[in-house]
Amino acid sequence: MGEAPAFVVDDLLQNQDGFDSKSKGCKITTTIGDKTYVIGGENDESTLSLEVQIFDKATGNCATPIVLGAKPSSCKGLSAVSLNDDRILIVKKGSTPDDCIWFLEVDTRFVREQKKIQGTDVVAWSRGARGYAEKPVVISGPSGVGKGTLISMLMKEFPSMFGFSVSHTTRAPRCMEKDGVHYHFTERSVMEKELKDGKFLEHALVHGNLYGTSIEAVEAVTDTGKRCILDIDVQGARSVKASSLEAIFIFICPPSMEELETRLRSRGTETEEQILKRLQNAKKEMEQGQSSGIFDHILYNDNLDECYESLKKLLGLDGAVAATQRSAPQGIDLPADHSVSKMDNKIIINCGTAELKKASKNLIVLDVSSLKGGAPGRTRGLDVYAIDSFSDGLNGINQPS
Ligand SMILES: Nc1ncnc2c1ncn2[C@@H]1O[C@H](COP(=O)(O)OP(=O)(O)OP(=O)(O)O)[C@@H](O)[C@H]1O
Ligand SMILES: Nc1nc2c(ncn2[C@@H]2O[C@H](COP(=O)(O)O)[C@@H](O)[C@H]2O)c(=O)[nH]1
Repeated sequence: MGEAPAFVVDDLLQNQDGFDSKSKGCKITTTIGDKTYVIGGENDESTLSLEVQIFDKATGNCATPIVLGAKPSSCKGLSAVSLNDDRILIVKKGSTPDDCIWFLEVDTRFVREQKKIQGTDVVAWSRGARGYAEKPVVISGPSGVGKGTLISMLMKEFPSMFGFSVSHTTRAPRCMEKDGVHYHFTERSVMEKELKDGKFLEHALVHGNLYGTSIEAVEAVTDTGKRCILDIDVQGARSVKASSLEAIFIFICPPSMEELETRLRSRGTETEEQILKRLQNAKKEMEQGQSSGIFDHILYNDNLDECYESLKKLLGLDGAVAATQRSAPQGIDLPADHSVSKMDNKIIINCGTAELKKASKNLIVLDVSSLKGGAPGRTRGLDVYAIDSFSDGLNGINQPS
């Protein structure tokens, strides 16, 4: 904690024009209520890193909060606008189309929860993305029931449609398992540190080892435009259900406990002690899976092919053409030279470049009325279109061209 930088105080004294964001050199300040968020910092002459400080007007103190989520890469400048008093939209100058719109969440549900957990100020970064991603699919069930087998079948038949969320685990790799493909195999102390740093969507102690889904694992799949599949235990499914990630939850049951034991033993990957532990835990998981209200669908994996057909049916894939290609979500192509203002739910980016003037489209509108998701993860649902300020007029903002 320290005193406010001089330029913040200057800005606060001069902030009489009603606009909530001001830029000064390499930093921008945005005031929401009693707090002024100072975003930016210097790297070298041409790029700046996006550090965050909070100036509290009530106490006169300036503090560095805990910053969650992957941080935006350095840029050549930035503009900022506050949205609904709970997040700040940042437009990075001179960035690639998929990396120019970011949100700094300062008072969203996720941030409020994290403030309670951490006992200090917290903010969270979330990258903006156009359009919507299909809901992720969470698959749970006792060890050995066939989750992995069913997921492999789905990924093999629909390779361009589904992507697997690669979990972290502290358990040792099995002989055919590859790091980064089946799991990110990690040390317990490393994973505990990453958990503390807010890098995980969920985690649980399963059969004596730590397992967890990192935010990055889910984003890596959804950024490719594919639908994300999570293979996680019931505790993890409960955490995801309570999170801001909207998903479809499927629980897989074995035909009997005897058959489950047969499958676990015939897989031959666990020691006798581990098999007994997994079977013991399976009883609890079966009870919770069928009665917790977490799961939208329960499937019985007796005959594998029949179960797979049922899985496809509930995902709307019966009769689907396997070769259907998905394209990755489009980015946003913004010129480096622009200024930003706000009109209701629309952010207007004025691109006063000669090129765009020639193309007679010099305003880009970001419609933020249908945002979804957010930290931890991407903020989706940005609608982006260009208009001409001369012929379309500002009324044209309501009419995407
Ligand atoms: N319907 C089925 N009938 C017979 N064997 C099956 C069936 N489904 C899966 N199996 C077999 O059961 C074993 C366990 O399956 P799998 O590894 O997919 O389970 P899992 O639920 O992913 O387990 P874990 O949670 O431990 O990762 C495998 O050897 C697999 O071939
Ligand atoms: N809560 C989570 N559970 C996970 C995750 N990844 C896997 N799992 C579950 O662990 C057990 C055991 O898996 P195994 O590979 O050791 O046999 C199984 O039920 C998985 O569903 C995770 O990220 N989070």
